[in-house]
Amino acid sequence: MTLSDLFHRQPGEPPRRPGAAAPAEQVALAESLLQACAHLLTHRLDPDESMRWVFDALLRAAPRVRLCWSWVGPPDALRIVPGNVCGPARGYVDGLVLERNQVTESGPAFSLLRQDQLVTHNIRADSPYAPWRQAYQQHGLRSVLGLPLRSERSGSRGMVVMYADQADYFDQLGLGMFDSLATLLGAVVVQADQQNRLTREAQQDPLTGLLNRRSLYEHQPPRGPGLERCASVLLLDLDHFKTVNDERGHLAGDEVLKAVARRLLDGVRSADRVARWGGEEFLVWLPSTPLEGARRLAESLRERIGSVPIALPGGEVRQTVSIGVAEMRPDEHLEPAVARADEVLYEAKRHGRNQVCVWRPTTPEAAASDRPPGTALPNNPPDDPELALIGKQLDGQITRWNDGAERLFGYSAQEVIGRNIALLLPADRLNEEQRILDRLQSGEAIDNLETTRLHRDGHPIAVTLSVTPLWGRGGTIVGAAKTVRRRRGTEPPAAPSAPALPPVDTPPVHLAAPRPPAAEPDPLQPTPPPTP
Ligand SMILES: Nc1nc2c(ncn2[C@@H]2O[C@H](COP(=O)(O)OP(=O)(O)OP(=O)(O)O)[C@@H](O)[C@H]2O)c(=O)[nH]1
Repeated sequence: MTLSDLFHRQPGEPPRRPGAAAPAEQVALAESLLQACAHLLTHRLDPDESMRWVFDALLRAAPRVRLCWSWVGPPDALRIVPGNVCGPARGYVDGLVLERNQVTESGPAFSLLRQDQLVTHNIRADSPYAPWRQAYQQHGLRSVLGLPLRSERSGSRGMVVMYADQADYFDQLGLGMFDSLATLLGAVVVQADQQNRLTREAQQDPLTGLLNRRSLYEHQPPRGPGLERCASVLLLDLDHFKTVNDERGHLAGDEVLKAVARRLLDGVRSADRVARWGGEEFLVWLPSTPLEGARRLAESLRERIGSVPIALPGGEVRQTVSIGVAEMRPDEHLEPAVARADEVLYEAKRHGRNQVCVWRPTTPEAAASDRPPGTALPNNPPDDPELALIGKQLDGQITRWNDGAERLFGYSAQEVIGRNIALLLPADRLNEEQRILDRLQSGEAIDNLETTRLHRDGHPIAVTLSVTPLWGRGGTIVGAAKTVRRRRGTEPPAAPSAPALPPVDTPPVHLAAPRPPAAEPDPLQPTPPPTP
């Protein structure tokens, strides 16, 4: 095939008469468009970027082309607004909106929507351009080429329209290359459709249509000193939702989740973001919202969801929610704020559900250091010679001393990743402590639970733990355990493993030994804290 064939071949037609344009211009245009195509193949540009890339290549190689624009939309569109406008005569389409009417129907844009064939017109002579002839001439436009684009998959139609400052320019250059270009750009449109659909699917929860967890993480705005100062998060969990599933069936449960999602969307501002966080958990991210405003909104959402029953085919359901509220610090991202909201959500559940709990630092020290409550727990070996000796044996590897396994629940999961935690077992609560440790194990929240029991006079007095929560994004360890249990079967992100404890005199007791699956009632519900 010769270069001339390339330009003048029309599918299904014999080769056309070669145009009058200089071969050098044809070569330059062919090279430029081929390079643009190669770029599209090797770079993941979005459709608009792809169009503009091709237009730039075309305008560089063919200076007589003064203007290009494109449009993609439904075949029955009532208006066409030129997009991706490029070229020195772009002023011609500034603010141009083509409404479908008797005059525009016969114009080039709407005729391209009707037919699937490339069109060329000489503006001076051809009648469809009569209404616009003067404007065209003001911008030095003499001929036009319209390329139809079609996305078979979605049924979208589209067009690329180019204008040159010379009559018959495109005919003279030859139409074969432009026909191939139309095919290529049509493929770009198809790809764009597919990409948009995949992006939508990847960002949305299919049941509720809300954002999913990943897309919320991806779309959080940049944080840091001097940027967005006050933002807050609400973590919502439906109360006793299992009962709805058990008594009304899973489909009814799904309808309740959808209704709650709608009520959440109706109750927030357009700048707020609502995501389905997990099974029956939702996250609302509130930009520019300090803690008190977030608490008020949480109360109104709780009211909006719980006060009006949800109508279902088999009879209505009243669904309440518990909500944890936390403010994001200026320099922090979503994750730690969600962990704090999760901590207080757990409190809201413990205190009877259908309520809002707000995370605030619990001690003056914690408030002063602006750290989560767990970090205010004892950090030094107690004043006991034997325990001090243990601490010495362990050569400072114990990073936290706790006065009981129950206190572990106060830690955020992130805090204990890679930590060695020593638990001091109160003699009167040995069994209770053991039970709590068993629960943590059976909830699969903790990896690498190496425990070493320390005895005095034949009685255990302390357990050292090397703890690595599996689910770094959970809030408290219990929250993490609950999350992991819900998602059992999914692969949680790997957490860094904790350094092993050095051996001590007494034989290690591995609580991680195989155990039967957790039995009902919920093995992860912690017992109430010890009475002082
Ligand atoms: N129908 C339906 N149920 C779901 C979906 N995702 C999670 N669930 C259910 O949500 C329920 C969550 O139960 P639990 O974690 O025990 O919590 P709960 O019953 O709401 O109790 P509290 O949170 O303690 O008030 C389980 O029955 C899950 O099967 C879903 O997409 N559709």
